[in-house]
Amino acid sequence: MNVVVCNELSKQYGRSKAIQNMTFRIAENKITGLIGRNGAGKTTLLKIIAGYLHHSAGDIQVFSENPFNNLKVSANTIFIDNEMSFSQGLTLKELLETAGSFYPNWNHDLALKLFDYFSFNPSQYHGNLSKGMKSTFNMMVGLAARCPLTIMDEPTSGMDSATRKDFYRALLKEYIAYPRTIILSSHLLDEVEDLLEEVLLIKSGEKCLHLPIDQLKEYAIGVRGKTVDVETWTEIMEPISMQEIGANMSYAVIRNDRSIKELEDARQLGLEITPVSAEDICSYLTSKTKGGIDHVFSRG
Ligand SMILES: Nc1ncnc2c1ncn2[C@@H]1O[C@H](COP(=O)(O)OP(=O)(O)OP(=O)(O)O)[C@@H](O)[C@H]1O
Repeated sequence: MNVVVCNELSKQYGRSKAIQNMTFRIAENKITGLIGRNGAGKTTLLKIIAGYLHHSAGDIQVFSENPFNNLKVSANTIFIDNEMSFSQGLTLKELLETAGSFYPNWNHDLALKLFDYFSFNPSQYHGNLSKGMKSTFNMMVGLAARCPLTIMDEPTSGMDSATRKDFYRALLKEYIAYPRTIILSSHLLDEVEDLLEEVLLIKSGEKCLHLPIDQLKEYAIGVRGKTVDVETWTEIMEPISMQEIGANMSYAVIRNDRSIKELEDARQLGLEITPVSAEDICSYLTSKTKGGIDHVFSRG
């Protein structure tokens, strides 16, 4: 079953297009990474899915219904981000005690164990937590809520590296024990790729690709060698990226769809063929120019 189905989904803020004609499906009980650069439209898309924002055009169904202000969607969804607001008059302990009335699958035992593990002070207030501690508390609520659709927008924002690792481990253990549909946005694919089953990559509000993580890892290859040879060999291939890496040396990234014979020809020319990490593929695919930041420093 698909939990999220989008067809030609678009969202404008005034004249500015934040989401453009996005068509994709997210199946039940998968962990999907929503990856994109700053301003790509991740938060906007997640808020539309959660029913917080109305879309401008196209169609979206979450649990087979239009999510905007929809009771079925809100009862089955939790949206975790660093702007999550909690009742200001309640202490952290009281917040956890009342959370069960909002989330039918709330696991209080898990919430308390995480609360102790991360050494929260029961009498502190959410508004007084540091940025990283707020994120940690929010993700604790997100995990203990065990909502069928769990949306996390940059959940590790502000967390130190040890806490981030603990969080990813806790997320994986929870997901294995109680599978649910998780959509997680991040700039840092490297950090989350071991968790993900699928990646939805967006650039300037448009879908760049939506692939199982294993296919993404095989999506492209790098070609390194003398500039003239790299340019000649990749001439008809529409490289995803092309960069100078030294005097008369270049590095190109191309789709991994060449025949064994073509790759052998490249090696005969003295070109080196290398794998490209999933993180780098996403970075090249969402770059504004084929040369990346080098373009700014190029002459002419
Ligand atoms: N309330 C708003 N009014 C007008 N424009 C907005 C609003 N919210 C977002 N935008 C614009 O929509 C685009 C997408 O923003 P969004 O916050 O969804 O991106 P993002 O991928 O989450 O970015 P980041 O990774 O930096 O958090 C940006 O150009 C942003 O300036």
